[in-house]
Amino acid sequence: MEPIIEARNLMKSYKKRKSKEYIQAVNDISFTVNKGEILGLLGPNGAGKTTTIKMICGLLIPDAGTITINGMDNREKRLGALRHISAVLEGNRNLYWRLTVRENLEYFAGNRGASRKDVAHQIEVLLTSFHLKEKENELVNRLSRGMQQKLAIAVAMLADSDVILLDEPTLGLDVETGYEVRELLRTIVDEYNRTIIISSHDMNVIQELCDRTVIINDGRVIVDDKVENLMKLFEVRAYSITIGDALSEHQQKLLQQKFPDYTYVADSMQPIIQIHLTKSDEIYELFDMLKMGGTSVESIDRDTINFEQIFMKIVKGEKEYVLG
Ligand SMILES: Nc1ncnc2c1ncn2[C@@H]1O[C@H](COP(=O)(O)OP(=O)(O)OP(=O)(O)O)[C@@H](O)[C@H]1O
Repeated sequence: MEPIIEARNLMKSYKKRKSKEYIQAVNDISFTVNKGEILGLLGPNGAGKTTTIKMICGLLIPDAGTITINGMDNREKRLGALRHISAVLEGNRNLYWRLTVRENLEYFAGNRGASRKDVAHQIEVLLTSFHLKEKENELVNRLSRGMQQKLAIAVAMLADSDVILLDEPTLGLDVETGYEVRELLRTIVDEYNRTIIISSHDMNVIQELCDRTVIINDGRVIVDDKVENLMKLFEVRAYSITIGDALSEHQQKLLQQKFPDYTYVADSMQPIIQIHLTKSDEIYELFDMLKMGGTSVESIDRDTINFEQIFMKIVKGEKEYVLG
């Protein structure tokens, strides 16, 4: 895999307001982004994502560390390096609100200096594939948030850059439009062969779209792994087991020792054991323990963990999955 972006040992601190103290927003962050991949940049509020994205786009200068884009340092060869990146940051600020959809596309395409014929063709393709054709003559300030978001991504596509950086692409969108934007991003990678970096709190975006995720917490990278690997690693299975009789105190104590996370709900019509297992064969150990105590199993329901739960576990440090 060929890297297109390499961030090395980035540091950035901000001076606190009305104070002499500094906040270390980014504390020695390094990661790479490979050509053609969709990378999810995640982290809780205040983790340092926006600061990192702004440093990549050249909007903020790091206190230390380097960023290379297609082999070019984004400070030493600023123009050459930043040519490869388009960013859609919060608030769709890259659009002209008093121009129509088509006028925005024409304006940004014009900036690029491509031939009229090419531009006209590209705009038609984008209007159609982004489902914006029937709104082409609408002013941007009259569009729904979802439509504005799609147009902002279309404008980023026009720049023809290899990498598209998206900050919270589905924030504030309804379920259907959020789904549509996710589909659109998948098409951009599959058909237009672009690299995408997404910073998001929307775990559906990450689970459905991203090949790899870099999770930042307190200004540091705590996970850099394929989403698929994390799903496997955290394939914690959550079971609800309805049992025939109440557990004795002794049984509860034994279960507690073996499965510290387990919950026993005794006050329902039928007692229930709720448990998260990391290995599927642990369920048999549980059955054995129940059998030895003379407790029958009436039914078992299973839930599989999703990426949102995995993210919460990582950030809370429940599972010791931290880069070694
Ligand atoms: N201009 C600034 N001045 C002072 N402190 C700042 C500034 N910008 C960010 N910070 C602080 O730096 C830290 C990292 O902020 P940053 O916006 O990069 O995090 P984030 O991961 O993008 O958070 P969110 O998900 O809430 O957008 C936070 O503690 C934040 O309060």
